[in-house]
Amino acid sequence: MSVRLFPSLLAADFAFLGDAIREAEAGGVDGFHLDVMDGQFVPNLNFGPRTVEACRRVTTRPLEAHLMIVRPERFVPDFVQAGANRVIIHAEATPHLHRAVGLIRELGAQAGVSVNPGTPLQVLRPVLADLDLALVMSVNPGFGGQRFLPGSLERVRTVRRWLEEAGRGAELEVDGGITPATAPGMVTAGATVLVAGSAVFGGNVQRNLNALRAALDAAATEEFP
Ligand SMILES: O=C(CO)[C@H](O)[C@H](O)COP(=O)(O)O
Ligand SMILES: [Co+2]
Repeated sequence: MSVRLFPSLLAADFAFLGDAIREAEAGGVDGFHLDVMDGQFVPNLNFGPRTVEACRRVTTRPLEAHLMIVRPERFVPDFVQAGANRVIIHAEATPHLHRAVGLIRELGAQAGVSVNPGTPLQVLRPVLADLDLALVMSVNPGFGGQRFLPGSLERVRTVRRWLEEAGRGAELEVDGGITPATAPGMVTAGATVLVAGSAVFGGNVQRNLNALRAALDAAATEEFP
């Protein structure tokens, strides 16, 4: 199974972030997803670059910063400097999407662009050739623990088709409401990176990761008996 798991630390206990990271690492996760919120682009506030830098000190795994902030280009250098290997910005958050993607790559990080569930996917097309990752949100951003929106499956299929047509090896990520029940459908639709917060850090991390992997393995076996 080639899908990569990037747990979202949004659902971890912030008083013990280092422990949460080490526990997930022991469970074999591929990297960590760090949700940054500004109270404007989304109706919630969360951490900034200093927390990314603190996480960087306790893991060598890739870190991706999911910037749910308006005009993210203002803070891209801070997040790259803090140690984010990949910076994901929202297409809705800046009138200068192309420039912002270029900035991320110039600074030596991977560039990702995310789209909210209500945003036409077409906004991705002009920047698709420059992306390392496209993120299809499967909940409205701002909070963890929400229910996955089933319409996301068709959206993932569409972006997968565009990436194939463009001959791009970019990753296709889904974020929000990913559980053992919803993860297999997303992978079948074409996702290569899964973000899961509450389904990893809500309860026993090893057991949760095993359940996610078991669901993905079972689905893969059904597809290719
Ligand atoms: O970007 C996000 C919210 O805006 C989070 O990454 C996402 O919601 C993960 O949490 P969960 O798996 O609990 O849905
Ligand atoms: Co996120």
